Amino acid sequence: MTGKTNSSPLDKLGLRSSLDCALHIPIRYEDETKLSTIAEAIGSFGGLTYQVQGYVIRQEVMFRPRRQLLVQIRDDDGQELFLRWLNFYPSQQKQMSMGAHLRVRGEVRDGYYGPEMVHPVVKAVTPDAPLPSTLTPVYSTVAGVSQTLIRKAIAKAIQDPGLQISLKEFLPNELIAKTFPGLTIPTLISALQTLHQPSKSDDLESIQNRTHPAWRRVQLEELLAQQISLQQARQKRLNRQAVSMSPAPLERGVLNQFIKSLPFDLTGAQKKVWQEIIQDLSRAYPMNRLLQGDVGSGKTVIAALAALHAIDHGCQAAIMAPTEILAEQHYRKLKLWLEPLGVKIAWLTGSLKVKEKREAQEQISSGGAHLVIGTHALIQEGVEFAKLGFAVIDEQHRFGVKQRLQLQQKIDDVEVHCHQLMMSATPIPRTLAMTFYADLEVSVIDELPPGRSPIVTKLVKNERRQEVVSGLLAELAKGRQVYWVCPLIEESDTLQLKTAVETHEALVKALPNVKIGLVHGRLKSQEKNSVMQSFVSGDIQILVATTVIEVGVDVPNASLMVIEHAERFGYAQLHQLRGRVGRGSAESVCILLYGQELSLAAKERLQTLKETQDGFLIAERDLALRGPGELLGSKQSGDAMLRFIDLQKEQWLIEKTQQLSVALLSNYPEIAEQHLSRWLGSRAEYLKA
Ligand SMILES: Nc1ncnc2c1ncn2[C@@H]1O[C@H](COP(=O)(O)OP(=O)(O)OP(=O)(O)O)[C@@H](O)[C@H]1O
Repeated sequence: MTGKTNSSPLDKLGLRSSLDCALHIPIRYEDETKLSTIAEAIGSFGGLTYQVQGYVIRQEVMFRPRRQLLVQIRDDDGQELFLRWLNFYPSQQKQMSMGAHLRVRGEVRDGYYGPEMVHPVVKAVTPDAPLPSTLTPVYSTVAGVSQTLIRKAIAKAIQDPGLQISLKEFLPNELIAKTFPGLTIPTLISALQTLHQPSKSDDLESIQNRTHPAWRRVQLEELLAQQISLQQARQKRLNRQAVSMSPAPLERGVLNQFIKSLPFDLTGAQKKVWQEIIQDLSRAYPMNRLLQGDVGSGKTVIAALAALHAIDHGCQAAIMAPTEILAEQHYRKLKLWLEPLGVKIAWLTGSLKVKEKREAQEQISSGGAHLVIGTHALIQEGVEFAKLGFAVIDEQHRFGVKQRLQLQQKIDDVEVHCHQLMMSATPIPRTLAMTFYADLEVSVIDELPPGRSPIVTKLVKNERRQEVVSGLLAELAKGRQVYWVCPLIEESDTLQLKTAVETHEALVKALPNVKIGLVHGRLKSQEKNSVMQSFVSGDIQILVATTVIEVGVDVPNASLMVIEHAERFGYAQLHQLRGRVGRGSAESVCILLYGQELSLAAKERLQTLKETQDGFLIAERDLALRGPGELLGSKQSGDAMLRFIDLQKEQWLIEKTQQLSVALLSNYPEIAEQHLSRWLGSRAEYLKA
């Protein structure tokens, strides 16, 4: 790794080494390579920036209409220009004293005194001071770190001989030529030099829009590091030993018994996915599979089948969900399905009393519990499984970075490894699957159970909410149930809670004969469970809820959902929320109530939701709009590894880089290693989350 820059203000920007500096790529450039005459600058008046020079012939502090500094310069042609500052320091007055020679950059406009530049950039230089030969970079920065400081530090860093050595070309020429036939791929150091200091002849447009070969190299570099690390992780897994599945202690044929006991037949997609999983479970190395399926596609039954298979083969199974409501749902469902088959299920969440927790832990460590369901309490200290063979991580991207690291640690710490199944109801666009999820096997349930009618989505202005309230009665009269989702209030649980309570009160008042429940995150888990249970059993007809019901809640009799201030929710959230209805055979409706002023983006979002129920399409839109962070669930993790690439635009580069990393790992493994450690440097922890 390259040396420290010793420049503490830069720490504020996270620039600790020469490589960090070199990778802090400008956000734009200024052209100081040209000098114009004052006459040319005055002649244009077109909002363009000009650089001119001349001697100060007047300097005055004016007091009307307010205090300001007025300076006048004259160039060699005798043309004059005013410079004006509304705020100024004594040091500026000194710099621009009478007779000083100034080089100034700014826009010329028609001012009170004549043509003027307001707040131009000024340098005191001799008339023949050379002009820079390269464009001037402008960097993103923070308070206390000036452009001058950062420019100097970065210019020094990219000339640093240590950096030049450490960035020498690793990649074999013939491999690059074979992967990118006919394309120019500059070396990394020259690419960085171009990006920091493009020359006049470089194509500025392609640098700005990131299609220049220099950008291609930087993007290739980061993608390659990511692909190598993912493939290494995969290789490491294939070399690991999986828990062996011994023959059954439960009654044989228990799987068939379970399938027969279900009130439905598995869909073709469920059967296909089940086959993929069962093959994985018989392998000597641990499974790491992502099960994707749109909302309501029937993932839970697959998790139950796989858990039962593991249990049937002498192992324990675990299901971990990111929220207590979701975990509780799984618990109830699996209890219903599996307990009649002799499966003993333990329940473990953070909110259990100490004694209950201890009991659960005891059942888990003694092997008394075959299946454990809970929240991240499952991976906390004190939980020792007797023989964990299979674990489901539901909605993995909703767990925090810390919990994901903890889980990884648990997985790494053991000698024999359990099979893992991640489940996600958020479809993952192809580009994301190829990058962040490339170390996983992926199964997709691409078919909904039969008999589902599409959800009709309606956009309704908030002013017409009274009509919506009246409409609820018609739905309730049919024996159906309703969700009423309260608006999302960014950063404020308390406000969200307040609106939920108020909405609940208003509905109770408006509909006195209807049983209306309220659920939100602040309720104690017992209260939460009891409200949810009353809704599941039909005792509650309308459930007023905050976003706690976003994932996983499954009440097929609910056929109407009202989402207030729908414009405040993102694509994925709306899709997930809406997925709580349309889970039975009844026709379902989702009403998106919206406030007065809709931004263009919000309008487009609601319109898309109205027009499609296709989770993949919605996820693609989400990715285009917000980048991968939202879909991956954590800004700090994988997202940070891909800073330079726009996954939407660069799919071709992802494919090429994947080929390149496979070739490197099989033919030049030591180069692959060098590349990875050079790129990651001190950021290696990103890989683990
Ligand atoms: N093959 C099937 N035929 C009919 N109904 C099914 C089938 N598979 C599952 N179901 C039912 O469909 C509903 C949705 O299933 P499940 O809760 O497993 O969906 P999911 O994929 O987990 O959805 P979400 O991510 O939205 O929670 C449940 O009521 C479940 O019992």
